[in-house]
Amino acid sequence: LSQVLEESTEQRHSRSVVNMDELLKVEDDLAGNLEKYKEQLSHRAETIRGIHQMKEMLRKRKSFWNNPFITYSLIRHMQADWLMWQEYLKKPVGLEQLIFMQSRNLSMPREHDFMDAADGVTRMQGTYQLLASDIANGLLDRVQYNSSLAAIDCLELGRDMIQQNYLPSAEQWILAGIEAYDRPVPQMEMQLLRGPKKADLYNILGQVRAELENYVGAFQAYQMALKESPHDLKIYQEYQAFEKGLLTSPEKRPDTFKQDEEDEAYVREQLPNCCSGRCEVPQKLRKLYCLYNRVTSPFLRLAPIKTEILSIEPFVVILHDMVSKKEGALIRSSSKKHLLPSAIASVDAPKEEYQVASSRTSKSVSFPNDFNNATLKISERLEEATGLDMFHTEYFQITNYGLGGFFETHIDTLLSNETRFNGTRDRIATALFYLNDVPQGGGTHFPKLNLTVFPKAGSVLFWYNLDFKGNDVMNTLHTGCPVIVGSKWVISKWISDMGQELKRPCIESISNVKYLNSAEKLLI
Ligand SMILES: O=C(O)CCC(=O)C(=O)O
Ligand SMILES: [Fe+2]
Repeated sequence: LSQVLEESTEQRHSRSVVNMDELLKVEDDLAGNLEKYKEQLSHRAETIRGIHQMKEMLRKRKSFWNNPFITYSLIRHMQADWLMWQEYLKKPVGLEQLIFMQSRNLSMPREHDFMDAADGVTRMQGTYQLLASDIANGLLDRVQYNSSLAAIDCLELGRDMIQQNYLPSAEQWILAGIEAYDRPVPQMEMQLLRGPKKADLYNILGQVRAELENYVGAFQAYQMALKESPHDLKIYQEYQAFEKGLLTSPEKRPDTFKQDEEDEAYVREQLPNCCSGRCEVPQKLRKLYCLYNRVTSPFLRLAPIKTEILSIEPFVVILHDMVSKKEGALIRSSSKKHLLPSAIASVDAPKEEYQVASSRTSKSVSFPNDFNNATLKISERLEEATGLDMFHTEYFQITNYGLGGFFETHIDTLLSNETRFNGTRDRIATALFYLNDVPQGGGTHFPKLNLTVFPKAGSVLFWYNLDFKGNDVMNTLHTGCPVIVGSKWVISKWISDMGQELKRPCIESISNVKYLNSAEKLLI
């Protein structure tokens, strides 16, 4: 697991979608504040409009300048009223609104939030093989949404790609930006003011293509830039420098076209390409079946648990109807205010060494089994369904994923085979509760099994991380695939090896399954 560890645990806006409502509230307040500023300015303009009457009066007075009343009142007026205007002009407009705006600075997304968000989009793009122009037009993995990205959104993604040196992606995003420019949506004045101009996009396209040694393409892009803004000196100079560079370096010929695809490979290599769930399930797994578990607890004779066997070795099952709607809602609502950027543990690290990392983009909170009625109920049900002792488990870890939120491919064990059973607990099994349906993406994928399980509200994905001898099972490698659309809530429950000795004793092989009291009993 390549771990890019991060230092801060401050709010990371794009690492969870649940706190978006708070961000929307801040945006709403800021808009209201600007509205007040506008009102104050209008009020001022209204007051100053009085000057018009003053001028009118002056015009009349000019012809009666020797009238004592006029002389008197002119002197009075000039002595006092202009001082009043000076005072009026000294009074700042918008100071109150500026202070309000500044007071919200801490709640605003920062540069690293933008980078997180851009990473989320590109991760989604790479994993599900989406085209930049499709995303920009609201088409996400075959589903068309009534939303789109503006030219500036695309350009900033392109710039982010340039910074990370993924130039073919950058080119695609800039082209998507040019396309967005032509979309028939009204451009707000602010957008027109801030840019980018279409010529800027073509100019950057020229730079990127030149860097990619696509000189014909670069030439065309610069030409388009000049066509859009013929009097832009900067673009003209850049174009000239580009042309001069072509003439002076003989190896660079306009007809040599080299597409550097290596950069692009990065995005695709990071995550398995079966997150879409459209990969063929191996023959071995296709023969599997569903059954009612009535055996791991006496209570199940009355209320058996629908169990779907996904794989026998390693043992992977889905337990259905494990969390009621009400329990799910209670757990989500009690977690919401306490979520913090999720951390990961490194192998053989002591517990304190959990760190926030870019390989797990979500927010989490941990609750003990007896945190509330819902956690009590689900731990009881998990004990019945798995036959394992819930006293020997870690806290429930409740997680909500963010924009393109994912959990890089990993296994859940904490120790290496050499250091296991030396008095430190490890995770014999994992139960992953899905608290809601996720409209698009967000599956849990097992790359070695070619298996992708999609979240279904109330179901639990359960598997053993350790085999019957206590060694880790590398086939349980799994990925929390990037969410495309939706708010993915899961609860991870890691079950300890220590304390389960009577429930799941060491046996020679799965054929000795009768000695087990845990869920593998179902296989008899
Ligand atoms: O969210 C997922 O699909 C995977 C979560 C996971 O792997 C974990 O919590 O250990
Ligand atoms: Fe995991």
